[in-house]
Amino acid sequence: MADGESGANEQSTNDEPILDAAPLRHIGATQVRVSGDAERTTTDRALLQWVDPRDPELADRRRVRDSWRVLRIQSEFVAGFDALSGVAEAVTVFGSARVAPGTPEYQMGVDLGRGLGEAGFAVITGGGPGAMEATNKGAFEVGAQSIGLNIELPFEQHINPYVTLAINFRYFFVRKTMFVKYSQAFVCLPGGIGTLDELFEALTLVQTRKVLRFPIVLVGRDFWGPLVDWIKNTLAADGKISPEDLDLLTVVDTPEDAVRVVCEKAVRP
Ligand SMILES: C/C(=C\CNc1ncnc2c1ncn2[C@@H]1O[C@H](COP(=O)(O)O)[C@@H](O)[C@H]1O)CO
Repeated sequence: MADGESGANEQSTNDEPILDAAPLRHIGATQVRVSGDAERTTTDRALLQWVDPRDPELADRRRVRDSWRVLRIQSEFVAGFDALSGVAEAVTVFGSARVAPGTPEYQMGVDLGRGLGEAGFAVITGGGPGAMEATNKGAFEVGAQSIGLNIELPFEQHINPYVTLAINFRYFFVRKTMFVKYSQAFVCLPGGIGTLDELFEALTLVQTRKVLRFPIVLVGRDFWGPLVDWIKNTLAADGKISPEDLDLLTVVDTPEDAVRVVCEKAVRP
């Protein structure tokens, strides 16, 4: 269940002082655990771990543990729904955890967060460093709601200091539900495996019409162009997707253009 905790979030991956860091509402089944262990297990890993059912002791443990694990999963959904139910209009932004402050890509995230905040959207990110931090920073600086949906990982990590509502998830699949359920659009900044996973999950949901009228915007034509070309020249040309599926993605050059596309295409009251 959700357990609340208030206090200033003082950790920064950025050298700049946080002069007026927002009070952090920290909700979730787990707090981010800062551990000295380079490798520790996670709840997700325990769930997905293969256990040999032919070993009588392990088989019993597997059956009982996995059945009861459902309650923990359920509690994580409840905590997420509870914490996010008040979010009005929001945009989820994905992007690399590895972007350094002071770089043009970091600034792109700040500008995007600012622009979305100024357009009246709350901003949701993964709550981590890099592009996530940059986007939360931009939203935070213009007084917009700045949400971070953090994930338990096997290595040390922090929620970035620009998040005003943080929720910690154990399970990737629960967290992914929240990204979609509470936003009107997705914007992807350049990123790696995590960003691609989030992008393609969103595309699948829109393509299969599980989610309706949900713009997906890719910022950075140089970065995303080759992927979009491959989708067009290989997936569409080979009949693996329909020609109209290409319209599910909008590629833009700047954060300003991304905000404009979101404002034009997202469903707003
Ligand atoms: C790798 C480092 C920190 C990882 N911390 C993360 N915290 C929260 N969310 C994360 C983290 N890493 C990945 N994500 C999610 O995936 C996307 C970014 O992944 P990518 O592979 O970097 O593209 C992002 O949108 C998050 O939702 C410290 O270096």
